[in-house]
Amino acid sequence: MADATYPRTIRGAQASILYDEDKLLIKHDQGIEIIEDQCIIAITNRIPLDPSRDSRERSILIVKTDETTGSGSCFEAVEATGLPASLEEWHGIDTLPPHLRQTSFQDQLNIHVVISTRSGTGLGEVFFKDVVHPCLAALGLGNAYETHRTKSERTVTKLAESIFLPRAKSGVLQTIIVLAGDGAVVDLVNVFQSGHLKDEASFVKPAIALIPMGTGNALANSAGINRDATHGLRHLLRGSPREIPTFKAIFSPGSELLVDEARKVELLANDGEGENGVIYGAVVCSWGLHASLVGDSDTTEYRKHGSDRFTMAARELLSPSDGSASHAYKGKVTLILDSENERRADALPGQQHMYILATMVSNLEQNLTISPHSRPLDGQMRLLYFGPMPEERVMSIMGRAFTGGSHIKDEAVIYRPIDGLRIDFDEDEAHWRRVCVDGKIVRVDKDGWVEVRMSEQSLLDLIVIK
Ligand SMILES: Nc1ncnc2c1ncn2[C@@H]1O[C@H](COP(=O)(O)OP(=O)(O)OP(=O)(O)O)[C@@H](O)[C@H]1O
Repeated sequence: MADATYPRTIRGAQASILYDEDKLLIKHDQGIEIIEDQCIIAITNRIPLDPSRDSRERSILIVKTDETTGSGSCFEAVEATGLPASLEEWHGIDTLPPHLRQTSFQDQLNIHVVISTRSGTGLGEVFFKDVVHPCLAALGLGNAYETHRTKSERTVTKLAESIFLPRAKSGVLQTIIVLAGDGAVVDLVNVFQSGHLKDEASFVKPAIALIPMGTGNALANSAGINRDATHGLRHLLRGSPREIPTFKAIFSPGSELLVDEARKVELLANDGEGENGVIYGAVVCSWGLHASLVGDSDTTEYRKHGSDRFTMAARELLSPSDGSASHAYKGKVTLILDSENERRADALPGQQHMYILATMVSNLEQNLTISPHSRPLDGQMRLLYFGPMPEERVMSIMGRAFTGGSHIKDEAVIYRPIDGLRIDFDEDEAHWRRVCVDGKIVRVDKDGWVEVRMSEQSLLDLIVIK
């Protein structure tokens, strides 16, 4: 570890170095340089890692803004000596974390990088080239991982079925670095949660490291991964695995998953009991305005607008351009509330609804704090609900959700912990029977239902700083 009495140098030249918690102020011959604290991934022994080097020679690993690269960012390992003790205390690491360390053959560690090529505005590939690979290479891991790129909506599921799940079952430690939004994680969750792993003695949970590249990035934003400017790399180097709590949504027979911008449908996986379909989630299950706007905005055209696509679709739903009124969603919504030895089912009053959302996370987007009481990966499902109301009123409630989460204080909003949710649909038009599970859209059959419950066990971990 560094020694603050050692000569202070940056990139080999003498410098004065001041650290005031939100930035590192460096004065050297060429002038003043500032490294924002939020750009620091970690401080390690000098890169490339070499145990024979003086351990007082350090590298500050940073993600920098760089207009010349495709992603607008680049990685740099800044050589330094004599760094302030407070900076070392905050960011210093002595060794790589276990999930990045090469192990002996018996505990074989597999590191995979999955790049979702259509996430968000499609920056995954360039961000990998500009930042993630250079960072891993600097850590001596340049040849230690396998890279997979998505070619279709099914790629992540296929990878999980053919590589990650079989290896996890045979006891191989795996770290999966995912450059994507919530979609890729949810695909992994679905393969693992339905993998019948209860009796697999040798099963080892893979650890997922998220490099948020999606539109909403709800999981990353809610787990604190996006709080700094290193796009998940700080968590990859300094975090440890924590369970991803998940839920199970069971759908009535005939329910279909909409894919390829709703041009095609797929059958849901069978839940093993009768003809019901099942899909697992880790973020959100919704019906009404939220599900409709996610479904409507999942097109190549809308995706060009980043997260604005959700607001654009919401406006069209609340104030349709054909002049018609916004839709009141018809059905029976029942809250499932478990106590020690009893399962209570409380039907919400009224048959018409607007916003019905069961969430496991605090933030659906970086600034959209839908559930301010949720803590990272706390495993508690919460309901956010309101009934039909005029557009301005909805926009005012959602506006408060975008500015800290005070919308939960609005008298029209129901916000509370729940153990599950059931919806019995009473809609003639299939369009209004769309349910969103973590961004995926399921269309329920006429007179159908969905029931959501917490999963008993979680079979994947997320690498986060606790
Ligand atoms: N090459 C590809 N061809 C077709 N579909 C793809 C391809 N790559 C990824 N996809 C699909 O694109 C979607 C991207 O989802 P992802 O969650 O990663 O990003 P997002 O939807 O922008 O973000 P978020 O879920 O955080 O809002 C997924 O449904 C994924 O299966």
